[in-house]
Amino acid sequence: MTKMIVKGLEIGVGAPKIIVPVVGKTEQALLEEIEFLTGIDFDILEWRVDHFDEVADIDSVKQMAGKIHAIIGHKPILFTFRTANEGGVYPASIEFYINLNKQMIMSGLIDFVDIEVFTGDEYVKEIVALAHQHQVLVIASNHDFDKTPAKDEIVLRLRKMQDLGADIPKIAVMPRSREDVITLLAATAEMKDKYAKKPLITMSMAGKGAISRVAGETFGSDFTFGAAKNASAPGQLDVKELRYILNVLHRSLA
Ligand SMILES: O=C1C[C@@](O)(C(=O)O)C[C@@H](O)[C@@H]1O
Repeated sequence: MTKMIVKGLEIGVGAPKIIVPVVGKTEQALLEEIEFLTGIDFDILEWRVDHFDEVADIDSVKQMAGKIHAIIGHKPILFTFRTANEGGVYPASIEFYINLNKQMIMSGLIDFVDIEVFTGDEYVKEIVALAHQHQVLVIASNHDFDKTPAKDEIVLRLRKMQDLGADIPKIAVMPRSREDVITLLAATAEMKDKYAKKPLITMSMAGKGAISRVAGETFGSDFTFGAAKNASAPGQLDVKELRYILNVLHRSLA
């Protein structure tokens, strides 16, 4: 598997890297969240822009991204507009979604962009091509807040993301039972061992799935999402406790 280095962060080796989301609705709320993060040990910042009140105005989004970058740009920044279909909070047209992502890819202010794989193959390929021209890495994603698909289906989706050229395939699914958590972990291990050419992100959500957010080094997820001031999805652990657990597990595996 190819290792990646982004702003000095080595991805694809060792303990999973911690991504922390910020979900503020206003500039002030976002700046408070980011100030808070300056005292915290994490690896990548995710701006969940679908929560931002001014998301419809691309100039405001760029200005806000500039302010975020000025404070925390020494760390990698992931730009995510999560659509309402997959757990986001702002209903948007596909044209809006694609344009927003393209503009931000070209802004020079982000290191990673999240594109949902079910946006459509052609759109995903277009975003990947543009992102790679601008040295932005693409996380292709899929979220099921209702259930956990079968293992083969999870693997198929992750492979599809990889085949479309994404740098990092990601899937988040909701468990209805402990067997579902095992299904997600088994799919992760199968993808990692048989097919993955690139780093992966997988998680089983909510409290039942929280074990999957610490088990990445064993099963094959290279990143995990942790919460600082606010969580962006059910089951995210506190970032300090998360780092502690990841380090404990890393030492036992070393
Ligand atoms: O895709 C993901 C994963 C996530 O849904 C989680 O379950 O931690 C949190 C989101 O902010 C992020 O964009």
